Amino acid sequence: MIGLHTAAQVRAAEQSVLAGLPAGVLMQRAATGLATVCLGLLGRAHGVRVVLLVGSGDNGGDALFAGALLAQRGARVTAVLLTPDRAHAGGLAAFRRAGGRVAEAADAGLHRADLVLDGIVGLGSAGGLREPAAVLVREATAGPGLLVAVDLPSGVLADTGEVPGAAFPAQHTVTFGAVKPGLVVGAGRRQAGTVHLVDIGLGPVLAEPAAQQLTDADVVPHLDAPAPDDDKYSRGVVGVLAGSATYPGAGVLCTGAAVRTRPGLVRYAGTAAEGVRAAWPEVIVTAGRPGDAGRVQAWVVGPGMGTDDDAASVLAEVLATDLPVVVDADGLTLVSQRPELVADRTAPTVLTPHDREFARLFGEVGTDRLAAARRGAAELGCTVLLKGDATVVADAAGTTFVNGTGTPWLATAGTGDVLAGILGAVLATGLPAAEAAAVAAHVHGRAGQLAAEQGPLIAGDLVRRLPETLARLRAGAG
Ligand SMILES: NC(=O)C1=CN([C@@H]2O[C@H](COP(=O)(O)OP(=O)(O)OC[C@H]3O[C@@H](n4cnc5c(N)ncnc54)[C@H](OP(=O)(O)O)[C@@H]3O)[C@@H](O)[C@H]2O)[C@@H](O)CC1
Ligand SMILES: Nc1ncnc2c1ncn2[C@@H]1O[C@H](COP(=O)(O)OP(=O)(O)O)[C@@H](O)[C@H]1O
Ligand SMILES: [K+]
Repeated sequence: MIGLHTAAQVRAAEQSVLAGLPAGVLMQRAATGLATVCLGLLGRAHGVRVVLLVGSGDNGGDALFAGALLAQRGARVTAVLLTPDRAHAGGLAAFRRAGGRVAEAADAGLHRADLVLDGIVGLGSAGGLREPAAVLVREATAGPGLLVAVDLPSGVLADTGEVPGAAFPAQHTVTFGAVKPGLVVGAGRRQAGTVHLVDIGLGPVLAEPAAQQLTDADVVPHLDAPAPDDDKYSRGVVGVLAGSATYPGAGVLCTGAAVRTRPGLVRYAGTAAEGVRAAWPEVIVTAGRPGDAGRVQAWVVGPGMGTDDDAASVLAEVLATDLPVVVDADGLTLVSQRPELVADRTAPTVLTPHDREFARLFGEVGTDRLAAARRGAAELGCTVLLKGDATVVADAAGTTFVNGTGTPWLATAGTGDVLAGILGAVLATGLPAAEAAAVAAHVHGRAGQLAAEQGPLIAGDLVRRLPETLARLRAGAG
């Protein structure tokens, strides 16, 4: 599990650790870790051209100390000080002692740098980058250098991933003490590149993380193989209410995903019965109502089912049960017309909107996706899985996950139906809803990555590659 900690949490931990340490120790740890990552990325130091963009705070101090270490190893390091009179004094002294050069932006050689270190601003970020920082970032971006951000890409807000204006488009971010949510969610994720976490010893004093990201190892226990005493009912039966006579595809994909995730027993009810039966003879299919399907431990309702009166009554029927329910797609449109169907429930409900569906339910997502998911979950007392390139899951108690798997190739029709099926299967095991949603998003993303290895993927590829995805996860090969 990767804990995601806010700026305030990191600062509080820093204060607590600093109380027992000589001044500057944490910054030394940060700078050493930063220089080590840079050396690893460059492969060598001698003769390498490095440009530091140095702001007025400790973020700039980290860059200067790391620049000093690189200079000691033979790199040709130049620092551009955004506010020369306020640059970190200790860092600047160390940098000069190591042979570092201070220059105006025009003379810094950004056009031929091998590496640009962004130490403009980190945790202290407020708003989009101001001038002259913004123009410097544009010049760095136009040059050939590898773009490495110190702690956070400047211009990214640590807690939310909001990018209110200009920002440093890092290829790598070396972050200190804890991963900040802004590096893995929203627009910030796209600015951060590969994130490297440097341990500076905050671990023991960090508060409970504001949000979490699952790893492969975290999901594997929930994808366990059957035990000798298992039977087809014992591992959770999922019921799928998806697709329609006109649109059987969503029913086929959603049901297929469920049966490929946990093939104990899957039941289907709906007007796509014929198509589902033909595609998945393993599934118990009825063309009738949910009540005709037989007993299940969780329902998935909505993909491709339409929004007519029949669909609305099917939705109302399952939401009136005391079973966990995943509501997706057309089901969400119907819930936006009758939110009380969810608000009045006591059993777990997971809503799985993309941004437009979210807007119909709760108003615009906005730039703070963590806050949006939490707001929706609190409003209806449910779990919200807000889809995107970094899917966010939040429940009404505020438990929050940010998904770390996936690929933009998933932006194709029907992949959401597959996610709903995977989620239904995981939820039927009795796992708490937010955790089930986070596990499902992780597995879905891994299936997407696997399918994308062989070119453009379509939703059916995800279903086809699910067994291999699960096998790889279990084998620890991710
Ligand atoms: N906490 C820890 O555990 C550790 C923290 N460490 C490091 O300290 C960093 C935090 O340092 P920090 O608090 O000095 O703030 P920092 O990010 O340098 O920014 C402050 C300056 O930025 C400026 N500025 C703000 N917004 C701006 C904008 N939009 N556009 C342009 N400029 C803007 C603002 O300028 P001003 O508004 O004052 O003119 C202010 O002076 C942290 O990220 C990590 O790298 C590590 O060394 C060790 C462990
Ligand atoms: N750019 C992207 N990067 C990563 N994943 C994406 C991207 N765009 C969409 N996805 C994922 O693809 C799926 C699309 O779901 P959805 O919009 O409901 O599709 P559909 O309704 O056609 O099935 C979601 O799991 C979402 O997180
Ligand atoms: K930075």
